[in-house]
Amino acid sequence: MKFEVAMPEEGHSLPYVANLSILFKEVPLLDRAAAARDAGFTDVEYWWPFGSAVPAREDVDAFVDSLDGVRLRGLNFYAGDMAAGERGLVSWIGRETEFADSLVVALGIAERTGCRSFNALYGNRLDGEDPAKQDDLARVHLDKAADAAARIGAQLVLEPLSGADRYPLKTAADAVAVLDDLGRENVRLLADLYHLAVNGDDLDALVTVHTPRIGHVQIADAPGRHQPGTGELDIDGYLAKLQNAGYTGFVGIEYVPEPDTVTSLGWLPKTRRGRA
Ligand SMILES: O=C(O)C(=O)CO
Repeated sequence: MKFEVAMPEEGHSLPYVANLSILFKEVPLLDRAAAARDAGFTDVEYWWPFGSAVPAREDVDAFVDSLDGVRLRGLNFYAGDMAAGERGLVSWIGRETEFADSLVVALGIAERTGCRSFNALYGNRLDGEDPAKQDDLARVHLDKAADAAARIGAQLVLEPLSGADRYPLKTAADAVAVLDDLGRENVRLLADLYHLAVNGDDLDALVTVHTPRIGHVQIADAPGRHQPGTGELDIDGYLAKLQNAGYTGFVGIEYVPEPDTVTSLGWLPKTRRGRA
């Protein structure tokens, strides 16, 4: 007699969140949430959506209003001039006021939207500054932001990045060393599979060693930073491994779409884009 053996289910069931600082750039920032909603997404995230640490009140209102019909799940603190290569103010000696200001603005947005995850980009190494002093400042900033986040039940995430030589967090271990030093339960690792793969990190080791420290995951294929299927990464495979290892959070879709966002989303059935 032959029995059917139940095979473990293929794939994963982690929920997705559309990163609207990189997707739907065909339309202005304030129209992107509506475009994402029309494409079936219910959850969104953004890099800092304003041109400075202290946006005008009307700009914050317009941003919050634009989120009609979707939930804001993640927001980067102000990271400086990203287009010019700046990658965060957490360790930037001399820009402490901007970091503090953006924290206040982000918490105000959290209050109005329910957003409970903030990406604190660490910042590049600075000419003429002692890296140890930058790390000391980062510890002070992260501690302060972690306290503020804890008061509303939110987390901070620390992200290793590729493509930025002067940015010191390149691997999961680099970020986890900062987390260990800080010892704060609500400061966690942002595992962007694209950045980690480009930096040569071992994604299997990421899953086996670091899953309990992960607060957020983002995806893009590598090389290229485009949609899944355009490169060599087994993105679905790693997401399944992360889920099997206990990760239950969101997966941020953070790739440069080719040739355009709607066409690029062919890999993701509409029924998997949103949550009931
Ligand atoms: O700068 C980048 O590439 C990021 O992912 C920022 O969050």
